[in-house]
Amino acid sequence: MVKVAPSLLAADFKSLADEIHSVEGAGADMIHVDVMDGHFVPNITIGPLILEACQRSTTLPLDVHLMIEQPDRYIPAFIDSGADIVTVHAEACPHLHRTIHLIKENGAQAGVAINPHTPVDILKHIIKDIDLVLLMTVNPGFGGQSFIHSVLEKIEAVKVMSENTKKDLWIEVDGGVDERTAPLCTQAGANLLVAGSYVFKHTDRGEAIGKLRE
Ligand SMILES: O=C(CO)[C@@H](O)[C@H](O)COP(=O)(O)O
Ligand SMILES: [Co+2]
Repeated sequence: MVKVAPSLLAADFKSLADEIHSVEGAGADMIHVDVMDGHFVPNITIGPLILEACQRSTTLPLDVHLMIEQPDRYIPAFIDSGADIVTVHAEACPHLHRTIHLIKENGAQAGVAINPHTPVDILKHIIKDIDLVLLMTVNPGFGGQSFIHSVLEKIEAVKVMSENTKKDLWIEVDGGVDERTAPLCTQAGANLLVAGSYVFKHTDRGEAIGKLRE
């Protein structure tokens, strides 16, 4: 069953609670929260304070995507503020095994994200320890970018790795996901779709989420 996680980056932050209620009512399975630090990526977004306000606005799981350097410094704070899944970038973690176990020790599910150019081989010795692989289908930092089709073969490769080692793995795709690219991702093996612009800019958010899930 494919799940859909709308990315708050495309929401109207003036009315964040209303935006969260809107996608919750429209059938979202999780809320995807993009955390950016102005170092790992050029943009700056959300900290634990805003995450905590999101948690008070929904009963859906919060899927927190950390696009930050030295994430170990902030992982406990994000989990205290309501993160159910914490995903770190392999490119930002020299001690990835330690970081993953820090997430788990603090009581959240652990994910590893990789950029479009990063080979999936980097996951080989960590896949058994994690709950989720996030394949970036755009370069991280901004919403509203075009889907990078060359990532499809990486989704297929992670699906094979999952079948061989970790059958209940979330295979999440993030960036440029819409009604045209979602079927390509799910056919390749993705089971969790992040969509920001497509869901939040759609006139009927329920229809948008339904089309992605199809
Ligand atoms: O992590 C990111 C961007 O770095 C994503 O979560 C985007 O927020 C997805 O936005 P769309 O491409 O769907 O508009
Ligand atoms: Co994201």
